[in-house]
Amino acid sequence: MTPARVLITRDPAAAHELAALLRERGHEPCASPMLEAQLPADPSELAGLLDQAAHPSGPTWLCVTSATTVAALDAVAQSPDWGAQLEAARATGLLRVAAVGEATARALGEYGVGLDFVPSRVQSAAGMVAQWPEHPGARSGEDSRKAPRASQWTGPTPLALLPVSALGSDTLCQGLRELGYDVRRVTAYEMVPVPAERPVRRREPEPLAGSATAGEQTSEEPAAVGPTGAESAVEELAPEAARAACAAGEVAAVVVTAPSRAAALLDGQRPAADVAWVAIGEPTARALRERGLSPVTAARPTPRDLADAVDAALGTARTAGRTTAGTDARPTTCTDTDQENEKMNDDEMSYDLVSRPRRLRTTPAMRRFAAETRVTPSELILPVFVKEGLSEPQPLASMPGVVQHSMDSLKRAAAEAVELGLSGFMLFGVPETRDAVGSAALDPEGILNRGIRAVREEVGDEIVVMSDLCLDEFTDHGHCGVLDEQGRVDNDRTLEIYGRMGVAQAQAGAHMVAPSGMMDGQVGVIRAALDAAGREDVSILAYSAKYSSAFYGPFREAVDSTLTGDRKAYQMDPANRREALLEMQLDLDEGADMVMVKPAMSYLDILREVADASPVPVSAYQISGEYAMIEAAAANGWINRDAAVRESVLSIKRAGANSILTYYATELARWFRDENGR
Ligand SMILES: NCc1[nH]cc(CCC(=O)O)c1CC(=O)O
Repeated sequence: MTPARVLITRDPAAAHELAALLRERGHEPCASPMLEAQLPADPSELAGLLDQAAHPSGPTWLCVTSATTVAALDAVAQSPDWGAQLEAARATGLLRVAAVGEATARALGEYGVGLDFVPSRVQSAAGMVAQWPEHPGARSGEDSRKAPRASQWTGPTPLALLPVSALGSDTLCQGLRELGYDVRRVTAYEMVPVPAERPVRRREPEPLAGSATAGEQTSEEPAAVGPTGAESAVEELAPEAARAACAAGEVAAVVVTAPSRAAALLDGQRPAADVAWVAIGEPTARALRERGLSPVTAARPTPRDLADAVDAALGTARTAGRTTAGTDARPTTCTDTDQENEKMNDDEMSYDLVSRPRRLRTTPAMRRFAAETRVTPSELILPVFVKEGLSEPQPLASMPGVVQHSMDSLKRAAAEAVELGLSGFMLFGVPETRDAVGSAALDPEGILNRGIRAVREEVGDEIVVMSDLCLDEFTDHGHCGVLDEQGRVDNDRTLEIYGRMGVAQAQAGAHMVAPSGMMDGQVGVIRAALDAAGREDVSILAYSAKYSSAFYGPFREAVDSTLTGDRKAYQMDPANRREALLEMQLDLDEGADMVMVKPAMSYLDILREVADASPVPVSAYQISGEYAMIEAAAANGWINRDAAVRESVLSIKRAGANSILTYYATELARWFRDENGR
């Protein structure tokens, strides 16, 4: 069999590693870069940026995203010593230098420039942002959540200098702005068809991640090592020869390494039908599809994955070529085995599937149409903390974006909840002083009762005002009930206090009280106390299946909890399922108007069972630890925050919740409103 000729749209030096692999697999590689880097017509701006880095007037980062950028800096530098000058600036502590990956770092190293940051996980613009070593704080008007460490930054606004390719994606620029930098972005070079008028430098390794490829490659590759022996040299095609080879079908396959190179190779001509196409990543694949081709996309932009994709594409091309009989211009030797393969492939291609569920997943509109579950603001309840003695809301370190409210900010939050159409507002009080029996819980002037009153005055009956009915925020030992002589939580003495607490909350204005202490008989005792006080109108949301969970951690900070030990003697064991149904039944028998499962995410199975069995509406509580996990992972760049927030709440609804308590309630309601407004 004659070896298949494979064209790589790269400089031969950069294509070296892939070429060697292709040769190993019996192919014959050739290379043509099609594009090369060209300096800007007016290099003074780039030279100025380099000067600014060498003489920083305040904290400054120089962020370099390709080895080509380093070559461009070298080309425009006023002094050959520019590397040493940057090093001198670094020594003052004002300048720091970041590189997107190892190859860029090496290129800087050749000029003697040391590095302060190279992302270790994903070597791309997004990877840099995700692991960026400092967060100076978002500037006013921007979402402070995106800069969780904002309060720790005190100095002047630091500067980030970004010499980038003309087509470079905005990811780094945007990301650094959100972290709080003043970003100065200057074009270092542009990619133009070979030969460039003002080449940065011939024979440079491929520009790398986040540079000329417009978001194409997602990871930096090691710089190619140039070939040494003649036998390993990669044949280079001039751009016109490469275009002609594609048009005439003189190559069996083409590996395209950037959308711009696809354009340079293909625009203005039709490639032969039997050429197989390989794309380095999705943007390049899209560029090829737009030109009527069906590329195989490499799993990752590495030489090995590209070589695998070439093999896959050649296999596909052979089959496709023969199935459209007569159009295959290439001579093929057809053995019996080949015919067998062909038959198998034919069968595969004509699977007669009656059901293709993917049909309902084709477009956003189709998916919206087919969605079984939706969440609306009227299903969301916002839990809020009000703390005695605060004049300003106070952020919570373990729940970025959530605060302990002052009385004023509490009222504003309540008004916002009304405006956004939430169904309820669940209040927790954080008192200044605590005692053994939680007296402040019964005091009409206690912080929780005052908060309820203030919120009721603000919102009237526009949303349901709910209050946490539990003693843990009010006792000096932090347990949900009072203790007996042996230090155990005394169920029945606690019930008596709960009854009075329910009445105090009803008199303060709560529409609904939510006993969360998991004392036996609590719903019945509270119902009786409310009725005896003439408050048959006040309803009870029972925390029926409340588990003893490690995920309450951040809540303890939110209520300044004093608890030592745990609540395993009253909250449910995470191992149990039947018990949840028993607790629900007892609460229903005692007069619960609604029941709740808590936490949500680790107990979606329980939620489903309770939802299936309950004759009354079911709530679920996405608790503090569930919130904190999403925030922490998102802050590290490990998950997409907004998508994770949506998915988490949607799953709770899907599992059967009629309403959801979540610290994301206002934010979600705002998203829904904006989306419906469109
Ligand atoms: N008053 C008890 C109570 N009510 C709500 C929560 C937890 C809420 C959360 O973690 O978000 C707790 C804490 C606990 O049981 O330890």
